[in-house]
Amino acid sequence: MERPGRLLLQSELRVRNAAYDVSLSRSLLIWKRRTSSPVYHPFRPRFCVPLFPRRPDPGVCHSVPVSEIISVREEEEENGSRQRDDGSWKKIREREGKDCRQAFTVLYVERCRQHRWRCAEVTFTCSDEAVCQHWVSSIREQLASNTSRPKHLLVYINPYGGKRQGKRIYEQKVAPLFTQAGISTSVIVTEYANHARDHLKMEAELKKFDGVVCVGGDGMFSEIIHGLIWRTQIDCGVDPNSTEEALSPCSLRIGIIPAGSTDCICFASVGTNDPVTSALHIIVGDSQPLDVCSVHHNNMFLRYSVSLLGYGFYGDVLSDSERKRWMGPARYDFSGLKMFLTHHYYEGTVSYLPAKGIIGTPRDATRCRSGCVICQHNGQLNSERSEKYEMDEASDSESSGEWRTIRGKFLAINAASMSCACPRSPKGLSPAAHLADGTTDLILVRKCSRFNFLRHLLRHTSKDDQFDLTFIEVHRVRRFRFMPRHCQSDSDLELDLHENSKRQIFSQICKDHPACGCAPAYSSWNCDGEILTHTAIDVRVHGQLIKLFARGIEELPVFEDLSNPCAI
Ligand SMILES: CCCCCCCCCCCCC/C=C/[C@@H](O)[C@H](COP(=O)(O)O)NC(=O)CCCCCCCCCCCCCCC
Ligand SMILES: Nc1ncnc2c1ncn2[C@@H]1O[C@H](COP(=O)(O)OP(=O)(O)O)[C@@H](O)[C@H]1O
Ligand SMILES: [Ca+2]
Repeated sequence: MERPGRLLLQSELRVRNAAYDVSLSRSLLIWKRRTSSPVYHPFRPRFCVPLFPRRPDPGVCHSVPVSEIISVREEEEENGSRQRDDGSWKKIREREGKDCRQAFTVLYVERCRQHRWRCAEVTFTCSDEAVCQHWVSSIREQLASNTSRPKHLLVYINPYGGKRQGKRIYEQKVAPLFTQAGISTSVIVTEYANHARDHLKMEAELKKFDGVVCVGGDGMFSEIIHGLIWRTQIDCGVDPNSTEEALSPCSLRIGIIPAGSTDCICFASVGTNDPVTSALHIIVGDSQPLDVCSVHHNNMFLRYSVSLLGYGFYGDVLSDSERKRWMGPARYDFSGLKMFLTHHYYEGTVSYLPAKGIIGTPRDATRCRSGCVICQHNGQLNSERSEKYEMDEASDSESSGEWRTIRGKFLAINAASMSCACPRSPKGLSPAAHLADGTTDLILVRKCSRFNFLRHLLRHTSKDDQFDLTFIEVHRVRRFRFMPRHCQSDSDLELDLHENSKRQIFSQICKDHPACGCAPAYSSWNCDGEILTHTAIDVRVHGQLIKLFARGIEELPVFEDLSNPCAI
């Protein structure tokens, strides 16, 4: 609970022609109507921040955390009317009384429905120019003393992702907010796939920036983290391809402006896919650590993943949908339906190291939310573990007996390092997964009937538990391996040659008869929306390797009298 603290400034100012007591402390800006006694609004959450977008209500006490003030703007007087910094004319003087000489406008974060944030503003008028100046400089001083706010950002826009609106979204919705907040930007509109990754790896002068902004989908975000993680390792003298060395965490935060097809990384870390909300989280300098999985094949580095690593169903959906990019985001629904009807299963062996000593399980009712204590606790545990990393590597070996192995036929093998919530599935693939607990949830969907698989899929969109089915297993792990059956041994390989040729003939015949049940031997891995080139993989979680300009999904406000600073 935040209290106003020691007052830095207190004045009587006017808002829309009504007198207000306005006070500023290090933590809060409060404006309380003078003429009537303060009205406690029962539907105002903490800090009286309005729940729904509305114009400031002069009858109610308002307060805004200083950390959520975007900027303060002086209104200039000219010929009896006032002019805004942006040049638009407004007859504030006439409206607010002839004795008003100066005004200033505070832009701040206002919370709306479904975790959306908006930029709201309130204009205060003062009778004395010096008072007005004092207010503006005091608020600016408070904002400047906040060192977590970015001042210079490197922005990458994928003009090709989602509905191809990335450039328009950035220019119309995001850039004006950055300008208002006094953030300078260096913008790169990508010209080809991996442009952003390679620029970050080789060219970008990272010292000049306080963060990187990614305008695009999960695939574009993946490019950014590949560039940033690689560059960080090189700068810190760590071999980025090594399976033995602990990776160095990236210091630059990444902001995601959603402009892709799924945008699950943004949705699962902010609670909504809204460019303005994301821009505001960047401006206020939020920070949310994120786990990253590294994927290797035979000790050769393949890729990183932060959301979904999916073999079988989600791998097949992705491979099929890439050929239908022209359909936009709807390609996933089309390919999803097609792959559901095709109903392929795949044989293989999954081995995993259960996450030990951590709090939380994939079947918990609790969710990863802003300030998550489970992420804090397990994150601490992980950093202690990584200090004695070499010992852990030894205990990671099969000889320690901690590894568990499952052989079988699977419709899907999914590893969700975060909930993977997205508009298609607002609770996600693993609703209780954590953004920064150093683990991933390994979900095994064994071969079952189409009807049962549909039951499982439908539960991603309802309140029912998608894991409460006999053919589903879920384990919280910090490392796992997968080996498709046909890679298992030489004798298997011989058998495989024979079987594969048979299957290839069948798959030719059966391309148009997906219901006949003859399955290909291999699927591919969907790694945050990119196809992996190998099927046999070794995956390990690197706890809190990167940081986002986000704060996790905020709990819905608690209506608590005591937490209302206006009631004090
Ligand atoms: C019957 C309805 C079932 C709905 C089930 C929805 C489950 C959705 C879980 C989505 C998890 C998403 C994980 C994130 C993956 C992204 O990294 C990645 C890349 O994102 P980007 O394009 O922004 O770069 N996106 C994806 O791989 C897309 C996965 C989308 C899967 C959609 C599956 C739809 C299934 C429809 C089945 C229909 C059966 C209907 C039978 C009558
Ligand atoms: N200028 C570009 N032209 C073509 N592809 C690009 C460009 N910039 C990025 N990409 C690639 O586009 C792919 C999809 O990007 P993404 O932003 O995730 O959109 P979507 O969510 O629609 O898949 C990614 O693999 C990324 O590497
Ligand atoms: Ca995690």
